[in-house]
Amino acid sequence: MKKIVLTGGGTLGHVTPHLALIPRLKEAGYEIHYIGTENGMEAPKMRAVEGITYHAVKSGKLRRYHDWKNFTDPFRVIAGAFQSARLMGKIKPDVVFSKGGFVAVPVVFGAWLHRIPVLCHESDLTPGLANKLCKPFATRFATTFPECAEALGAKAEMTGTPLRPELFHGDKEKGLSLLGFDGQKPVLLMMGGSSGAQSVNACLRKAIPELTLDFDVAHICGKGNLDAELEGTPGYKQIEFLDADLPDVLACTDLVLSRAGANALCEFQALGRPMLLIPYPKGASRGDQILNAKSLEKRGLCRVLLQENMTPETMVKEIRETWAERDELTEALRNAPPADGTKRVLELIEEVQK
Ligand SMILES: CC(=O)N[C@H]1[C@@H](OP(=O)(O)OP(=O)(O)OC[C@H]2O[C@@H](n3ccc(=O)[nH]c3=O)[C@H](O)[C@@H]2O)O[C@H](CO)[C@@H](O)[C@@H]1O
Repeated sequence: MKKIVLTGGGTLGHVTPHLALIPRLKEAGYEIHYIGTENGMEAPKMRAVEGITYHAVKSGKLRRYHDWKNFTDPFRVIAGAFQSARLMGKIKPDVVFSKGGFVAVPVVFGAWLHRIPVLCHESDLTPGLANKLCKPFATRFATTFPECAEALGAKAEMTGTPLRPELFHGDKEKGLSLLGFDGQKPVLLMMGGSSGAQSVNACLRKAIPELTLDFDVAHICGKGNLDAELEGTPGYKQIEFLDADLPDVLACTDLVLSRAGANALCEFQALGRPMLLIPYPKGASRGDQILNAKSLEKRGLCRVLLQENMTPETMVKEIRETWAERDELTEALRNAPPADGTKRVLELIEEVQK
């Protein structure tokens, strides 16, 4: 039986593409192992998947702020590299697929020490630090954006992102009933990243009286971000996070307001939903979301509102304009290259082993 090690973590964006690949890898007869951290978002998500062996290793984190852990993390990364190398020797996989994120670095290095072929995937328009560090040890690179494949050079190819097939099979009526909406008004879905989006949450809440004149608003606000005062507001439903119900809610969504995390973007793109994006600002992050959003905007696939220009008034105005342009946006999305990279990534997983 062939064996594959999957790795990646930190936020959910480094995890959901694996969920798209796992059923197909099982069909292809792979024994599947996942190497992640003890406490990252990948741990509960992957431990819940049947038929996968989860291995936790030590890992560091790149922080853009002062934290005492910045001094201890390099030692954790080194410890993680030794743990990963040992695991590679024990599991002896035929191939490793890495989605990036800080946990992937020691795993990819460990694979290289054992001469195990590695396919890395980068979701953003520019390679993240973890993937840059992994580059010398990777056999091939798959990317979501053409700009990123170009930046990574000969090893890289634009494939799109593996997307979970269940996202395309939601039930509109179930979605409406879950949200408590009657389907009379168009549904506006606000989705932050996997950890929510505090400033967009606050701005959206101020705009709710105006927005609910035209839309029913479903608001995925992130864990711990519910606003008790707004519970029961007609036409407004807050949800911390959606798991199995996400496809149904997507099926009843007419318009999307979102951060510009690469995976969410590809999902909305593949579903053909008109979107207004408010990318996570530079400084708070490496600015990749601004580049992701601008790349789509340049191709006429979305509208963008920068956070520095975001007020409840500009948000309402931009949402109305995006709604007015919905037919053009949907048509452009329909004509864009397919965002789902599942098939090509599976082919590359085979190719790197030859
Ligand atoms: C703050 C930060 O550093 N964000 C980065 C992180 O995004 P982050 O992981 O937050 O966001 P992404 O949009 O890439 O992925 C979120 C994933 O979570 C899923 N989801 C979300 C909400 C929910 O209720 N249920 C659910 O299943 C989405 O469908 C999607 O698959 O990784 C992305 C990919 O490298 C980057 O582009 C982002 O800049």
